[in-house]
This record gives sequence, structure tokens and C-alpha cells, in this order.
Amino acid sequence: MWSSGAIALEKVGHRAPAESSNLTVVFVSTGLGREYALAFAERGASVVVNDLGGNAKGGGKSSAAADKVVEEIRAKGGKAVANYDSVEDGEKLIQSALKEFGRIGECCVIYNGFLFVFQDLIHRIHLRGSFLVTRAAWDHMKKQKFGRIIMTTSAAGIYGNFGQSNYSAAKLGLLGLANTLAIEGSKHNIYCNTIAPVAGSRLTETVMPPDLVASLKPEYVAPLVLWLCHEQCQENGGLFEVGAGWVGKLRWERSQGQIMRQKSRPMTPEAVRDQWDKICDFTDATKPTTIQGQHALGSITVNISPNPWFRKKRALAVGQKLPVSTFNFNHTQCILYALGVGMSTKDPDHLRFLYEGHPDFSCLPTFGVIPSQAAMMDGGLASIPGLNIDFTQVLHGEQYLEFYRPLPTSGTLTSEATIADVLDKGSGAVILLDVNTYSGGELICYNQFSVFVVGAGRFGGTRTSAKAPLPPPKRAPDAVVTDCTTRDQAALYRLSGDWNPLHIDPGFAAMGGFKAPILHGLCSFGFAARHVLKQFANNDPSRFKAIKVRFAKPVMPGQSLQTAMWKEGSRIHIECKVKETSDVVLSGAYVDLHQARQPSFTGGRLQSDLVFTEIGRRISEVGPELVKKVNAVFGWEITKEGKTAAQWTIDLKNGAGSLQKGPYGGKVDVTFTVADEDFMEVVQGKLNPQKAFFSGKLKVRGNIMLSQKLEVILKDYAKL
Ligand SMILES: CCCCCCC[C@@H](O)CC(=O)SCCNC(=O)CCNC(=O)[C@H](O)C(C)(C)COP(=O)(O)OP(=O)(O)OC[C@H]1O[C@@H](n2cnc3c(N)ncnc32)[C@H](O)[C@@H]1OP(=O)(O)O
Repeated sequence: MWSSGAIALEKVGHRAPAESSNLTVVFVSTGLGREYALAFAERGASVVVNDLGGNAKGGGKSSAAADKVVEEIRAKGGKAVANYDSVEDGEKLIQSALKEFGRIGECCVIYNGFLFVFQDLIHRIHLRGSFLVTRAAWDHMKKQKFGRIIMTTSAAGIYGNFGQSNYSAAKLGLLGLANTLAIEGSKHNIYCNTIAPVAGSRLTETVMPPDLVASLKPEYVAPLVLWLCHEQCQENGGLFEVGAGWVGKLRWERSQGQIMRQKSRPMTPEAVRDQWDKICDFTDATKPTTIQGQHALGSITVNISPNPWFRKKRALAVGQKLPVSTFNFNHTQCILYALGVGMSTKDPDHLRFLYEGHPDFSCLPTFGVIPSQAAMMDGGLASIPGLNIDFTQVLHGEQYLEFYRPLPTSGTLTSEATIADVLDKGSGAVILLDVNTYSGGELICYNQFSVFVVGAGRFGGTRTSAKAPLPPPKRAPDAVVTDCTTRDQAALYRLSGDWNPLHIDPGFAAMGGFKAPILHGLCSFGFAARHVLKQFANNDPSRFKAIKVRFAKPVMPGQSLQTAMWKEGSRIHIECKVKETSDVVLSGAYVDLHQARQPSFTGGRLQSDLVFTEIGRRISEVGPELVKKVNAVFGWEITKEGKTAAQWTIDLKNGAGSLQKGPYGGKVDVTFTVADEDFMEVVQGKLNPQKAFFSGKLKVRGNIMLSQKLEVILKDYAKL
């Protein structure tokens, strides 16, 4: 009787007990091959016993080994045929099975070559031979939707072995072949596994001591092979060590590694040396099983299993402060930033942001992100212990910025960043960073950065954030502005301090999955914000209170941005699209404005509601008769404080003033004068016009005349 072996299975290689014409191609080398052949035949398989019959050096050729095994099988009632072709003639092998058994049944190919010494033979027999035989059987397997392939590798291939370089290379090549066959075959129910057996054979007996060979009986290997060939076995792409009655599985392990290529830090050999311990630290190692888990292609380990930092350490990180950063700047940085977000001298209104000699030279409000961003760029996020994120996978998710004081145009600002929260967004993790920026101890602005780490989600964290984006009203926008970014927009914007290579380096962008470097989110943010500032705040930075934006899709430098705006009280909702694609790139965005309050000089113009209010007050002071007249003609009620929602402009060049938008329409002309010396001080920026009006220093003298046109004559202005 046949022994049932180590595995109590009725049939190996059969899909149904009724079908018995399996084909098992077994390469015999007396030891393992013979054992497999006997074991398969015992369970009803039809066996092709192939052996060239060579010696350990690949020489000689005899049919004795294969014939002996076939005789043994037939003597026990099994079906077997001998084949003496070289494995390089894989097709002949398969044909001999067809000839003998009439058809190819469910097919197992077991490649089991042991051959030492000659480089060429080793590669031809081990690698090429297994490839050729498998290829010959492949289509049959596909057709019958069943196949099992076993490759035989060796510990010498897996671990290397002294003096066996050629053999090791060929054997590990087999593993590579098997891995790919496993992937390609799986949808056809063709599974391919690899074993590294330790067994005594006619080849090993020449190099191993006899008692060791005796303990490594082929019978201890065959049961694993039989199980791997069974239709119930779903193992595919596995690698097993087997011998002396023991079976174990091997797999790859990858350390968490260390991201070497940081935003502003070049990757150098010194940096690799300094991070060597981290690169080789297998704490929290992952077990990649597919090429998709291969780090260099951008799908970092977090794609296969959540980055352990998010799972285990994020709670500890919340509330943690990052190192305080200091930002020194002057008008150069303000101007560079304005250019970076698309300002141009083509638009005269932009000059106040581009020319430091302009009487109203100011920083664009969104420059407020720059000092705080520096807090994170200078090693901020990288300084969080254990947070080893791949910066090719980091995208800017959202941004909130709020002002408490106007931004100066030069000075030293300090920023304190805190990790506010870490959110699990499913497809990614969001790290929220709160940053307060101070000037001389006074809080200037607050930023909240949302850093979206692609692929790092599903670690079981909360999902909600405090500063949610808001959808725009469901009506046509009140204004739409279209603006072009240039091909070099990102190259220019980065000079303001966001050195992330994602925006300039095609290789880095490719690792993040982008065809080309993308525009900084904060650059599009700057574009949209200045559209609002111009459209609804007359380019007055002091009106800018807060802005919230979600970066919904990347923008490529050179694309046109179309900002749609809806005014709802003091809130301006924004949605920004790329004109060429109609993709929404900034969503749920809004700007909050202050009421127009503070008078200021712009391009030689004095603009303010308060000025008008003040004039109203002066009118009421000058004479009750005049007030009556004004009220009678225009239906105004000029109180001591004045009453208007109007915008008032005094054009210093012409020395004339006019009411641009009266609450009741119409125009009123007034003439008055101010002292030359006071006026000069205002023009030179030494005297704040608002304060001057209220303190009475900037005096309104002379007549105030009411007519159809309101006119303010600034005495002797022409001389200035
Ligand atoms: C240290 C330095 C700090 C500063 C870092 C920034 C440095 C800069 O140099 C980097 C940049 O400027 S990158 C350029 C600007 N940003 C972008 O282009 C990102 C564009 N957005 C996207 O691609 C996707 O929205 C994407 C990929 C972000 C998300 O898309 P999906 O994975 O498809 O997500 P989706 O299925 O739509 O939604 C899943 C959950 O995530 C929320 N979500 C979506 N977009 C988000 C975003 N932009 N920010 C935050 N959360 C976002 C969704 O709401 C959803 O969560 P929930 O179900 O709770 O609503």
C-alpha cells in the first residue's frame, strides 16, 4: 500500500475526485524528484518523470534515473512516463505528457533542479529551464483554469553561500520568476510558490557528510509540495524553507526607514550616514508583499498599513509645541511675495504692494502666512519624534488666517506653532497646526495649517476639525475675476520661503504622483485673496480680517485661476476654478472683511467714510443753517458724528474732493481749506489723517458751500 504521507488528503492536484488525469511534471534527480513523483502518483496523478540523468557537474546523460522511478510507480499501479529531454526543450516535455495521457489535465509543474558548478549550465538549467517548461505548460493551465507551480530555490540563493555565486544568482532568479508568475497567474487560478528544501540527494551526498544526508530525507519535503499543489491550498507567491521534518515560511520585512529628502535639506551621503541607525531600525517594521508597497515608487508603507506614529503616538503629540521661529524681513520680502502671488505693475492699483516708496506701501495681508510657515519649514514637522512622514505624500489641505493687528512691512516676527489635532480623514491623515505670530510681544495674526498626509489615514482617529470650510451661496456670484498664473509662478513663489521640491523638482513631483511640479496651495490662496481685496475692499489691507480656504485640487503653474465671489454682509465667499479644466481648486473658501473705518492714503488719495463723517461734523459746526439746507436738499440728517455710508475721496492732486457714493445719490460740493504745514505732514505720513481730523490739528477752515457738486479745495496744494 502507498503510504498517505504527512498530509491526509485524498487527492492532490485534482479539482474533483472523479477526474484523475492530472498531469504532474516532475523533474527527477533521484532524491526529491523521485519522492514527488511517487507521492503524486500515489494520489492518482499522471506523472511525467523527467531527468537528463547527468552527474553533479551536469555531465553525462542516461535514462536510468527516470526509468527507475517510472518502473516503481507502474509497479504500484500508478501512471507515469519517462522523459529525457533537457528542460530547455520545455515544449517537448509537455508534448510527451499529451502523447502518453491523451490530454493535459490539471497541471502542476515542479521544477526541482540541483546542479552545481558551471555558470552557463546553471543559468541555462535552473533559470531558463524552469522558465521554458513553465511557459510550455502555461497556456494549458490557463485554459483549464487551474495550475500549480513549484519552483525550487535554495538557501544559497536566499542567504548566499561561500563559493556559490553562480548557483546563488540562478536560484534567487527563480524566486523572482515565481513571484511574477504568482501575480500573473492568480486570476487564472494558477498559483506559484517557491520552496528552499534541505534534502539529501545524489548531488548533495557528494558535499555533505553521510549522516547529515540521512537526516534530510526527501520524504520530509514532498508533503509540503503536495499540499501546495492541492486545489484547496490558496497559498500563492509564498517562499518556504523545508527539511528534516520542519517547514517554515519566509517573507520580506522593511524597516520604517527614514525620509532623507526633506523640503529644504538636500540628500547627501553625510545625511545618510547620520540617519543610519534609523534606516536600519526594525522597530515597527512592515511586511511588504507587493510592488505597490515599494517606497521609492511613492506608495510609502503608510499605504499598506497605517504609519504607526498616527496609530500610537498622535495623542501624545497633540498640544506639543514646535520650536519658536524668528522671521526677519523688510520691504524686499513683501514685494517678492506680492510678485509671487501674481501682482504686476500693469495694474496701477498693485503699486502700493510693489513699490516701497509708495506713500501707502503695504504688505499683502496673506503675507501673514509666510512667517508662520517658516516655523514649520525649518524642521518643525520633522522635529516631532517618531513622525517620519514622506514629504512626497504631504499636501497642503486647508488654511485659515486671522489678523489682530496690521502686518508691518519690516521687522522681526516670532511664531509659535502647536500641534492642534491629528485627524483621520480615511484616505489620509490631517495634521492641524496652530501658529501665533507676534511682533514685539503683540499678537499680529493666527494661522491654522492643515497638512494632508496622503495614505496615512485609517488609523482610527477623529475626523472633525474646528475651522470648517463653508460652501458658497446657491446663486450667481457677485463678481468673477480671471487671472493667469505664469509657467514660473511656483519658481517665483517659492522664493518667499516654501522650498518644498514638490513645486520645482520634476523627480520629486513624480514621486508624489504628479506629472509635473504643482503650484503651492498658498500661491493660489494669495491670488484669490487679492481678488477679494481689490473687488470688495478697495485694496485696503486694513479691511482684511480673516480667510479660510480648502485646497481641493492641485493647480499647475501656467493655468488660469477664476475666482468667483459672493458678498454676504462682511463675509465674501470664494470658489476658485482652473479656467482651462473647470476644476474647483479652492473650495469652501471665504474672506471676512472689517467695515471700512480707517482713513489712509493711497496713491495720493485720502479715502474714508470717517473723513466724510468728519466733514459732516464740521458742517454741523459751521452753521445750523447750512445743515438745514443740506438736509432739505438731500434728505440727510447730519448729526454731530455725521451720518453716511458713503465713500469719500479727496484727490490731493486736484485739491478737490467728491462724494462718490452718497446714501441717497446725488452730489454735494463743499469747499474748505487746511493749513499747509498740517497737510504736508499728512502727505509725508507723519500725521495720521484720522487722528488729525479728530484732534482738530488738520483744520477745516473757510467756507463750506453747498452746491450740486461737493468740492473740497485744499488751499495752496498746487504749490506742493
Ligand atoms: C511642513 C509644512 C506645512 C505646510 C505643508 C504644505 C507644503 C506645501 O508646499 C504643499 C503644497 O502646497 S501642496 C499644493 C496644494 N494642495 C493641493 O494641491 C491639494 C489638493 N487636494 C487634493 O488633491 C485632495 O483634496 C486630497 C488629496 C487632499 C484629498 O483627496 P481625497 O484623498 O480624494 O479625499 P476625499 O475622498 O475627497 O475626502 C476624504 C476626506 O478628506 C477630506 N478632505 C478632502 N480634501 C481635503 C483637504 N484638501 N484638506 C483637508 N481635508 C480634506 C474630506 O472632507 C473627507 O473627510 P470627511 O469625510 O471627514 O469630510
